[in-house]
Amino acid sequence: MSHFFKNPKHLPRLTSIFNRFISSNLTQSSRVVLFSSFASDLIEPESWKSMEGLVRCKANYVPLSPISFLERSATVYRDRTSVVYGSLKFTWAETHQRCLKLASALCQLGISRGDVVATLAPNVPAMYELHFAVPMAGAVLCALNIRHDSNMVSILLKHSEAKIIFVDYQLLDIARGALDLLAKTGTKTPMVVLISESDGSSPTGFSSSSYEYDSLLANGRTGFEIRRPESEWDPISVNYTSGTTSRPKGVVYSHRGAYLNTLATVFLHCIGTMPVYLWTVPMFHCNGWCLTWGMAAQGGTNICLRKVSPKDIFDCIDLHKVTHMGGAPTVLSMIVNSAVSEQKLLPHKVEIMTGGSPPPPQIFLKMEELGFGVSHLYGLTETYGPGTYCLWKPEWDSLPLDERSKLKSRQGVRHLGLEDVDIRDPVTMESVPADGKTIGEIMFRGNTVMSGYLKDSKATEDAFRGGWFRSGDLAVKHSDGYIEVKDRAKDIVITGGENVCTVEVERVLYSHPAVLEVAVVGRPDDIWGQTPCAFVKLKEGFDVDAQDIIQFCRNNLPHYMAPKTVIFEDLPRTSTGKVQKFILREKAKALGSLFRSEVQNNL
Ligand SMILES: Nc1ncnc2c1ncn2[C@@H]1O[C@H](COP(=O)(O)OP(=O)(O)OP(=O)(O)O)[C@@H](O)[C@H]1O
Repeated sequence: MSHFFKNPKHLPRLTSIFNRFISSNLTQSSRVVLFSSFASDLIEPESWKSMEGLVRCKANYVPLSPISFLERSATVYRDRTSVVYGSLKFTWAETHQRCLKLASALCQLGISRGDVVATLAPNVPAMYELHFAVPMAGAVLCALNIRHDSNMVSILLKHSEAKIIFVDYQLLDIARGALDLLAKTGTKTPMVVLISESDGSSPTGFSSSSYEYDSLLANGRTGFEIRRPESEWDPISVNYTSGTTSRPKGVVYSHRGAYLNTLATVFLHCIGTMPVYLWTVPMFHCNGWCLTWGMAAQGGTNICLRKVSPKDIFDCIDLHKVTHMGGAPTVLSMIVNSAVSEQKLLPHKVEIMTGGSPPPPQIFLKMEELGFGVSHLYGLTETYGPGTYCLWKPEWDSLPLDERSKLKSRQGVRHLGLEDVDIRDPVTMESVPADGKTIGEIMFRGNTVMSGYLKDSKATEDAFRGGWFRSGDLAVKHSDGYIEVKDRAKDIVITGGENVCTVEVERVLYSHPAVLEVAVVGRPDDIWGQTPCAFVKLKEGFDVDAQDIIQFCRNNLPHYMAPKTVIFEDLPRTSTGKVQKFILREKAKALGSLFRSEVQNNL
């Protein structure tokens, strides 16, 4: 950094950036962290200057941004269908024009560079367009989870300081509640833009000061000059984590990271040109695992779907000739267990990408039997969604079915966009041996790792301690370099000093013919510290008792790993399909010590 400060030519820019940070309302430590990163971004590398005749200029250096995918699609794929929603259809040329108009309308509403624009909407066309229009206006997209209640929405709006919120008409009540709460705390409320249903079934207005999406867009200009990122490190979006283990954290993505992760995801999902993509992954989850931008990169057709049901999935596949889709393991489980799937085999192969929580190995086989090609990925909001994937080797095709499923349930290897993924001891930072046994923490390094947590420099520092991004997930490394997740550090159960990886117990339970869904947590115990407690949802028509489940585990696992308590009930899940284990832990805690209750029962 020192030569940067010594070079007088950098001074004006440096001063302007410094002033921007001083006048910002960030905390002192956040200013320092952000200022150093911005300043270091401006350092011109000296190494290339040792070769005569080289110059970095506009002709050969443009900040990477997914905006360019849309601009290219508008010419390369201009007349091809970009978006389909019921009877509504657009071409890529139209989508480009609409996004330009929307971006200009945002600027007319007073949106400045770096302002946050929030959304509360399902996978409707407006959500897709906002993924381009907001960054084209120089702003930062904050797509909120649509399952949040008013209270959480108000917290996230306050934290992100969103200036505008785009609200789907079906979520108006949630938004109204959130704005009322904000107003009560004296916080300036964001402007509201209402997204009505495309068939014209108009909702009731929000308030006299709100806008309507299509009228707003109609007022925009197609000649709008895009506010391109000044640096490729400029933020493009802030995505709140699912809140599976704690309060949601605001993860900031850069234009550069989004560009690179989009291309890496397109590669790992083997998405060729002009795919037909069915939107079963929420666009609010890691910007649809970066494939909102990815479909523009490949000139794909986005089939928008307001709600995901097996019937809609099969109907869309038939009608639109879907080639690719994605979904958390719960979506896969919903597909294979639906009555529809019993009658339906796919008319053609559909590639589906799954991730977001550990998939039970059996699910891969069942999906393949239906005609899907399944790829398995792993990542976090902090890694722009996909970070690793189980790269499939052709020599594995001839292996017995259960071995193939076991191989596929591994989280695999890093994708092209990452520099490194390793399993390391979180204390010594040493890499664990590739023996398939030694557990360490999954750590990431590279250009597709978040810029930081918004307004939480302490959490950012902790996450990057030791020069790696620490995932909080525990895993082993196999001899072929593939990683396998064993548990989240927060979820592991320690019984009598032995670690029980709950994912392993769940995998065994998923092979029980009566089990539809399962989650294992620790129940407090006076003697053992904790004992495994399984929450089980049975398949319809099955009737087994706790003892069956326990015995099944004892037959297939070391006895200390077998659950000692089994509770039959539905599992609480986040909107991204993850089981909310903290809720189950509370329930298990409320049961009290197993040892003590056994003693009392025997009295
Ligand atoms: N293929 C996979 N196999 C196992 N676990 C996975 C897989 N993909 C994702 N996960 C789990 O999902 C986590 C990432 O989830 P996400 O970033 O959506 O939010 P969250 O971690 O659930 O929320 P919070 O951090 O607020 O608790 C990973 O850390 C990992 O535990």
